[in-house]
Amino acid sequence: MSSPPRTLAVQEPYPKDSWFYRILPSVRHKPYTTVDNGNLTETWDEMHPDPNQLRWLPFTILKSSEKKVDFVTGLHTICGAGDTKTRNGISIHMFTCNTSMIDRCFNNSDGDFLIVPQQGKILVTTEFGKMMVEPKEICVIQQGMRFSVDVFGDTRGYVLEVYGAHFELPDLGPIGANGLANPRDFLTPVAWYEDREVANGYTVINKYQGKLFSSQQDFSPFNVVAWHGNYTPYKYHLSNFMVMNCVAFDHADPSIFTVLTAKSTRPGVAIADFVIFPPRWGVADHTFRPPYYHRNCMSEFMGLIEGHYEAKEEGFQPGGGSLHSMMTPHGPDGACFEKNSTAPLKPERVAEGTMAFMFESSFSMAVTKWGLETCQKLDKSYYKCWEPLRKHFDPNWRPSKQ
Ligand SMILES: O=C(O)Cc1cc(O)ccc1O
Ligand SMILES: [Fe+2]
Repeated sequence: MSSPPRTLAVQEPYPKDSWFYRILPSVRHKPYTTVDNGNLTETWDEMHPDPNQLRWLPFTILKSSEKKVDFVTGLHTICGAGDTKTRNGISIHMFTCNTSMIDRCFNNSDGDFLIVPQQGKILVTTEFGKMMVEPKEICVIQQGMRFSVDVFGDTRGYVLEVYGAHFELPDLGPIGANGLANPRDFLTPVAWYEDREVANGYTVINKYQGKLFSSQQDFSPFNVVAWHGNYTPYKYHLSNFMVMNCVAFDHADPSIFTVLTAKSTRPGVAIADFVIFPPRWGVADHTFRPPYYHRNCMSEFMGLIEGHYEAKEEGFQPGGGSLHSMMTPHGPDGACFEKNSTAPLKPERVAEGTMAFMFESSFSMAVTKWGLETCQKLDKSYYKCWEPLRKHFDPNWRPSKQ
């Protein structure tokens, strides 16, 4: 990684571009041919829409003795909306893999990947250099950038793909200059190259209009000797997030925890926000501190890197996921409600040893056949976690004198 860190990719205004000084141009390759898409899809009408609260148990990582799976063959689309051709949309994928990409790289012509490793670190070799990305770090590989992923065992993570926009830091508004994710903590690789001829053929996999294509060339694409520019991959450690929250009463919307946002053309409405729920202090008085019960105009996909999410201590597990769709009611489970309705409101550490996150989108997302059926991880009893909720309304209740 570069030292001192460079921060160009995440904060520089448009235009964004980079210049490569490379040993051979990328254009010297055999024609692209179609390859199997596996469980990667951009077809949003495979299934009937389902507005229910959905929750998935941890997604299976196949053992390499059963089947060798690398980052690309291990991509499974769970949900999404929009269109790569008209350049407006989002996909959410799980990746589960057990094998490094050997003489194979990937590039996404459709959009940007925000990659959230959950189990196992990944070594991402890009045309710009190398990045080791561990759980609780994230990296962004932008449209068109070639990369290859090495793994070190059973590996799992989440991918937020956006087409038509790039991720950027959210506007800080009245927060001012410092806070949330700070530009200095985004790290960009330094140039790394190999001048390697590959007699048996090097495979470049290209995702184009939602479909995978393969082309052969006889040299490594990681042949960039030097580069400059502001269109780069980058990584960020979530422990650097400067958490802001309510310090008096009431519950701040989770947008206060936005790490990165991909803005749409509608002011204030994101294609997708990447939001985290890091360890922090809970200090709000006269307040039910866990998330409120709500319906809202966004689709909320949540994942868990480690630990327990405060609104659901049980059931929502690391490596699993949940989707609360547009206007679908959701909130803390019965156990969380009971515990936090009576707990004394002293300052308390929240989410210690935990890192949950949300991909929140203004798109109404379709769930794929893989997500609803093939993965076999859908928790059909999820709705039961709210069944213990009882009414507590007492028209004679008065606040105690303070
Ligand atoms: O649904 C969720 O658990 C995410 C969430 C958290 C929160 O603190 C407030 C609103 C919200 O959607
Ligand atoms: Fe929510």
